[in-house]
Amino acid sequence: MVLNPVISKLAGKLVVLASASPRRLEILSNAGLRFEVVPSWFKETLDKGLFKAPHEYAVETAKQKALEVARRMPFKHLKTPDIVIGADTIVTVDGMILEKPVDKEDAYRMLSSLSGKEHSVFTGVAIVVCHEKENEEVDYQLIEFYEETKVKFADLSDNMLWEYINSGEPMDKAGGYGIQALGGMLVEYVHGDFLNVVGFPLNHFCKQLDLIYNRCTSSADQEIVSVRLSHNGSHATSILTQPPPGLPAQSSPSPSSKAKPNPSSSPTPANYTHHTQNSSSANPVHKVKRKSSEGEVDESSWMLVNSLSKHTDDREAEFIYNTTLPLVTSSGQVIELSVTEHEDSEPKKDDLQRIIDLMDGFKASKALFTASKMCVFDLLQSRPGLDAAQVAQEIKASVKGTACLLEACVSLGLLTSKQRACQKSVYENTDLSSHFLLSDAPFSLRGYIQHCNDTVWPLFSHLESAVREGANQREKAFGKTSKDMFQDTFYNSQEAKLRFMNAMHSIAKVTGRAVATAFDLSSFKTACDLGGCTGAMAYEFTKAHPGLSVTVFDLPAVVEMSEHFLPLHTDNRVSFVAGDFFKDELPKADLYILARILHDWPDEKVGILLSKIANACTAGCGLLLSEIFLDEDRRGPSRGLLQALSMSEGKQRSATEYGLLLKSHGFITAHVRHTDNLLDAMLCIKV
Ligand SMILES: Cc1cn([C@H]2C[C@H](O)[C@@H](COP(=O)(O)OP(=O)(O)OP(=O)(O)O)O2)c(=O)[nH]c1=O
Repeated sequence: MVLNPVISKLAGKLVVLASASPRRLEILSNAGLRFEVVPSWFKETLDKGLFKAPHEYAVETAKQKALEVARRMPFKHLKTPDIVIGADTIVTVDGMILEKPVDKEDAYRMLSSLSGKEHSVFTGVAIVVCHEKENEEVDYQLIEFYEETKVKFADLSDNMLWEYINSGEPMDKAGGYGIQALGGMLVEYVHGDFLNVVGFPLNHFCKQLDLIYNRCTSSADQEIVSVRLSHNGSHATSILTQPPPGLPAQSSPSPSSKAKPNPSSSPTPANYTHHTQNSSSANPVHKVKRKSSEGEVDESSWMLVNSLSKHTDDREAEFIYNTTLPLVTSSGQVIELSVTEHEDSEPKKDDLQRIIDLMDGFKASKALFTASKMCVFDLLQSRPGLDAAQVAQEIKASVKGTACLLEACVSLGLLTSKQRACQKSVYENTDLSSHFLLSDAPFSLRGYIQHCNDTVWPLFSHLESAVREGANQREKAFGKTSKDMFQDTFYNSQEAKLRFMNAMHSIAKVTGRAVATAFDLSSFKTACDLGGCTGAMAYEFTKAHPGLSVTVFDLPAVVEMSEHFLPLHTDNRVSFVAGDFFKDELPKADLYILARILHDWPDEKVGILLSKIANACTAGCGLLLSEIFLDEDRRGPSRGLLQALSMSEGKQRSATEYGLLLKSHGFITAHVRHTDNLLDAMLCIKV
């Protein structure tokens, strides 16, 4: 997964969101980022006429918002942030830039100019990285980018517009609408990042962090370019308009030089000189090479990756860039500078460890599966402090093998060991095992672990054939042909069925709460969980939403076993109906839930199911979809991409792909949530 490790790179840093927008706060905290909010005092009054393109205005405003906070905090808050994030969202239509309406008439003007048309939403983002120096000066490194999303509004009558304006929703939102709430009903389609419209392009932001934190590493890899401004009018917010050495020079002025039309503030090749120095003389010789993944690059639009001095009267600003740090053009395109090393260098320790962890991953999985299957964790829970011989006797295994397994589990953090006086080690469960590995723990994953061992493992042991043939290997793995994965593999015997239901039950119990609480569902009274299996997810929904009743709809073979999984306390708001969601009539509901269903089926079957749901829905009904959402560039998360290797008939999709699929059945995406859990979620509304 690309994104989470990136967010976790910021753990322990003082990250500040320079924005009062509740939407930005929500998006970033949902992504797991910990930060403080310090709203910017920068007045959004830049002269729009001075900018070549609307996104330049948004980027410049975002930059000024972030810099204002970065500069204020050391004095007013007596602490220097590590990173300040600023953002600005604008809507553009017919060459006009629309910001927040000043009153209802203004909102009416904006919304009627959007009616029936496609418009663009730009969010400019600035990340200011603060480097505190010994002399209490602060260097600011600036990364800026923007994201564009196209949105098309339906034709809107005056009545509708006024009803919407009177709801009060438009007033604090660019363009006078909030796509994430009532405004979603005005929207025919969205092309691009939905969260960008809501105020923050999370995916692009994470990619930028990835570039900063995961691809530029030690200072030994860094090349420092000192730029001495030889003119009089240098100021702290100069943009690096000159490409790095070896790259062609820029011809057009920077946005900031337009925003502050001071001829001397726009560095040109004539008014600065630079020299390059390696930060480490022991470093092998580096050659900087340009790499673009997207062909031709607009070299006239270099920007960003600049370091700014807090002291505006300083004539010397240091521009630091890394030989592996990306440069971003004003069109948002990322160009990486890669390093060619002329000497064989030692592999980095972390890299070696990553490869070893990948090579050993299967051993760790199998040790976990085996200890779980042999009930080691249940045994040590009821009788903590047994030694290897005692465990071996209880699980009916060899002492040698058991000792190896227990020691391996200690190394994986699943058990602890203590040495007794007689030199014998005794074992106990860790919190991790007590939470997830006991048969009767509330969040037990034991059923799912058994499914991984008995069903997924044999499939993956034929991965090479699966890749060669592009087909699932159930026949090789289980010795029989199967047409329908569920009927032929999971439900072909009572034992297999219970095992599969146990697996689904345990994963639904662990993921259910995050999915059930991802959205405000108070407007829905009845829900139908399609393929809801044991009802574990349905119970989480009724727990989270006191006014909601949920019908679980699943195959008769599943429903007949559901009573084995009833929770101890239930208030009868969960009921079960048996049927086949491809063939039978669906129970009526205000909200349909599809959790971990669509990824199992090919497009054709998904089409049949979605048509049936769409037919059962009236306008305003909801569809809550929960899956692993692939990153839009399909580079992660690896959980989803590895799952695809089992070559089931289905496929893994991104949130946009799911959104488009649902849109083709008359649903608009109202909210997308990347939970901190195994599953993401999306709430769509039937129009
Ligand atoms: C188009 C659109 C905008 N918005 C919001 C996002 C932003 O909060 C707001 C645009 O105004 P901004 O000036 O970008 O942000 P802000 O004033 O709310 O916060 P700050 O200046 O302190 O950073 O409009 C929505 O919530 N939904 C939408 O569909």
